[in-house]
Amino acid sequence: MDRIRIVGGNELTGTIPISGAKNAALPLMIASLLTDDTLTLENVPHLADVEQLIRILGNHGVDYTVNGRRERQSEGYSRTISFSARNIVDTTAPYELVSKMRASFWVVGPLLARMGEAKVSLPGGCAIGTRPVDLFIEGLQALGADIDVDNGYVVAKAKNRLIGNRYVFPKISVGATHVLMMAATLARGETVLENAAREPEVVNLAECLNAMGARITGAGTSTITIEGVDSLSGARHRVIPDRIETGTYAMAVAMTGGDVLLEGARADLLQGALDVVSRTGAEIIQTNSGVRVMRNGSGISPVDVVTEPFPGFPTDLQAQFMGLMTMSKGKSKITETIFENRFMHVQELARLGAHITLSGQTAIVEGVSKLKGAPVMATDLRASVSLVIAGLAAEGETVVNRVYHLDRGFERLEEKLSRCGAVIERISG
Ligand SMILES: CC(=O)N[C@H]1[C@@H](OP(=O)(O)OP(=O)(O)OC[C@H]2O[C@@H](n3ccc(=O)[nH]c3=O)[C@H](O)[C@@H]2O)O[C@H](CO)[C@@H](O)[C@@H]1O
Ligand SMILES: C=C(OP(=O)(O)O)C(=O)O
Repeated sequence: MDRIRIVGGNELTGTIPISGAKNAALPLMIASLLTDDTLTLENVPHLADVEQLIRILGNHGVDYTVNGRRERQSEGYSRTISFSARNIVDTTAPYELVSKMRASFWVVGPLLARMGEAKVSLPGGCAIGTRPVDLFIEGLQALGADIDVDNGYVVAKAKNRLIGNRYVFPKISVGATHVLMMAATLARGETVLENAAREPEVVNLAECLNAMGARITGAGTSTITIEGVDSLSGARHRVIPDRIETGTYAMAVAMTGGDVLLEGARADLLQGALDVVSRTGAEIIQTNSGVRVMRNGSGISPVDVVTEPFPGFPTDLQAQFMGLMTMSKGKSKITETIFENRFMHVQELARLGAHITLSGQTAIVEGVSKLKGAPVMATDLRASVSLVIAGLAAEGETVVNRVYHLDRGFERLEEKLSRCGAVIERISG
């Protein structure tokens, strides 16, 4: 199992190219199931989750080419991948494939809308909470689907096409918004989704679906209206830059000090989070080529945060922000409201000397003047990168074990950071 070894203490200076967003690329890839034409996606990151979804889509009969070729490539940061779901050969997504990744469950929407049936294993993904699928089931039922949950599978049928309806999400869900929006594109009549997720990834998906011939308005607001059409065509569409990767590196620079251009990043995709990082003492500016983050020797100011759906502070940056706060000049409160078990990084950060106490869904972080390197274990995707950030600022050597979590969501992390002066390497095996 690969590990990452870091020798902390260096400032970060240089340029980090920001990759296409994992959480935008995955639903966009799944949208290829909605058409028998070719969907070409630009700026797809090279990540374990993308590779896994290619396998899952392949099981349904989706063919693909990468930069115009059949084989997968590993060079370069972004790839153009064309997906062609001309013939759906199987409407079952088996446990062995779906259990590895939460987003793979989302195939349920397009398969049901296009084929009238889908049998999809209950999903896996980061172990950060119970993560039920009740909203997907309830929402698809509102569109007329018959749904049973049987032997760990969601079995959905809509023999006479889905029917548009109004559905009010009782709780905001990014994944259920993606799925109902995709399903409603091929439903008969109009669907109105209320209390929908407003995340940039939802907007990116809606724009792609509209380029494919869908009729969606309101994405990015809490009410999305979808006028169903008979079929969708192919399109060419670009994956937005990864706002979580952007925020992660911004927090790394805020912690180590230095001056880094996050090339290709868009501040508008995470303004709330960047404002928080500025309040800790970093300077952040949007330039023509990306987002520039600077911090000189001044101390890190403590800031309280509460995670919220977009445009609030993202839960996917909570662990990284906690890493930053471990070295602040005071006490900060970090409250997690999205997932009930997303504090597994706390005990690992403590190995580096962090002072954190938990009280329900709130972590109280007492900043310390220095962290000291130690062996630590990655427990989930964003928790792992919080340990990397802390390791970059800690004195001496930190070894992060179970790096496969990181590989799900951070493209060439060691390469990007070492080019900015960090001492970081992957130890294979
Ligand atoms: C691949 C991807 O894009 N993953 C992101 C997506 O996950 P994901 O789409 O799984 O997250 P949701 O927005 O659905 O989850 C939000 C909350 O709703 C709950 N819920 C969700 C569905 C449901 O049927 N019932 C229910 O109770 C969840 O348990 C959670 O407490 O949004 C999360 C919240 O921004 C991010 O942390 C994940 O990185
Ligand atoms: C939690 C995440 O991913 P997933 O929803 O796939 O588990 C994440 O991207 O931080």
